[in-house]
Amino acid sequence: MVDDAVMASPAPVAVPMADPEQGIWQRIRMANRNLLSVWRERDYGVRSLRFSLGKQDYVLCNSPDSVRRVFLKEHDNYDRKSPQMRQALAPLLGDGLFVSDGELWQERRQQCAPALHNRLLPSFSEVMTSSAEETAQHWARLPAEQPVDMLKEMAHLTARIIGRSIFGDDTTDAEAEQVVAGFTEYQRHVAQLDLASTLGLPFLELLGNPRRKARTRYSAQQVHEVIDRIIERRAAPSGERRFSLVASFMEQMEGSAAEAAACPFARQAVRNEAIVMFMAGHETTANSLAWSWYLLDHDREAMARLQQELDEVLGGRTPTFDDVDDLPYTRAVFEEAMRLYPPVPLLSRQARAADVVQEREVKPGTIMLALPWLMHRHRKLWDAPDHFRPERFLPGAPRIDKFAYLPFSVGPRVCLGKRFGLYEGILCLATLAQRFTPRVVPGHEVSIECRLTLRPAGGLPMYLEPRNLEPRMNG
Ligand code: HEM
Repeated sequence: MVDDAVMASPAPVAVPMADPEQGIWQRIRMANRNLLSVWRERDYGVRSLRFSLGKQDYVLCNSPDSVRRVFLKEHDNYDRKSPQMRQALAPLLGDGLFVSDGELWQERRQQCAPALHNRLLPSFSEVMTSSAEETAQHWARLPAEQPVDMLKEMAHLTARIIGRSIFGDDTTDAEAEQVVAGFTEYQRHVAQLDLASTLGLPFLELLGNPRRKARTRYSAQQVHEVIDRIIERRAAPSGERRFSLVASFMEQMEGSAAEAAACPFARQAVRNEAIVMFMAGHETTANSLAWSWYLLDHDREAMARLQQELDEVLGGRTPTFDDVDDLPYTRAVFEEAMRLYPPVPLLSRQARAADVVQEREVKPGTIMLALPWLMHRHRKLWDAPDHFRPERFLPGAPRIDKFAYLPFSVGPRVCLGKRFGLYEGILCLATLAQRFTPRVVPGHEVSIECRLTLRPAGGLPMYLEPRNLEPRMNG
């Protein structure tokens, strides 16, 4: 049962809901604007849903059992992303891990995994906290009456973190900016890469537009150019350098940086994976952080509890990797924000061969969908599904089914940066919430934009209330 105090505090952004009377085509048209608005109240309680658009069959897996089958047990049959997703991302990522499948995917996954190994997290954590400190110092210099766009602030912060982690010290600020700009442009030109595209709707037609195609290619080139330059520089003998993801890929792929740089094939593969990491690891964390700030402003008791934990554990000093285990409430806030607003709200796979899911046949070529958005608010799987309740993620709370909570997906294609993203979220929240209490600008109405990722539409204007802290020295 849900207690009254919790019921009094629903997550405030209204869930867009379709009218049960609307037909499938009407709802598809709405999906082009916002895919979340296509679901009816009853879809939040079903185990699965089947539909066809033209000749394409779809199965929505909306129960832990079916997610387990498609994403884990029968993974080999469902390891392919949807064709629309692959086509849209190929000019930028080439055959990178995110869009590859079969043997190539396995090989790339093995080559990339060591670069994000858990033993490297302490060193990445330093990049995370020093970057968050820079944001805190920037905020401290702003006039109190000047609101910031929290979504942009978090995007700058996570771009800085992932950029420094991928390229290490070899990157100049100008180069990092060129990557961010090229990447942003690319996303803009393939703007049709929204969730409706993943369903194979008018997207292919738009992708055929030659001007758009040329612009897309140009922005991909901008990104490729910088990364090739960094890779070549990396191969030249020079002084001591920090660890970076790029250096690690190069070693995995060819044994030595110089050999990798000399081989165009290996260099291209390294470049593709560097872009995958940037794309996969930048906006996801930024959006989750923005939603966390929003929810903390909505539930001020939760904000007070978070800040109490930070004051007790850190007492004003910058957090470190070792502090994360002592910050269970901070972690719970971030995890609950990803439940309510999963940064990747839709996962799609294509069946290679026939199968049976929930006692019904699946034909080869069927697109299998799992929507963290629906699963995370499933009426039969969660208590108070639309409410912000970090307590569900605290140690001692009832166990959460890993096939019902999917912010990082699940199975062999689970997010490779899962621990990186989680630590990044916790350490950035901890660093910044110690020093500031962000408040949504009064009167601003927050709504949801659902494209490839889920974010507050049009940004998130917030005032930054500084806290009065007597910082202790680090260490
Ligand atoms: C809160 C942060 C993050 C969230 C919620 C998230 C979520 C996800 C999800 C849902 C997928 C699976 C997509 C699919 O199957 O269609 C994925 C894949 C991936 N993510 Fe993340 N991610 C986050 C951060 C990161 C970071 C920081 C990195 C890298 C440093 C990263 C690297 C990757 C890679 C390489 C893949 C592709 C894995 C594969 O296909 O084998 N992610 N992520």
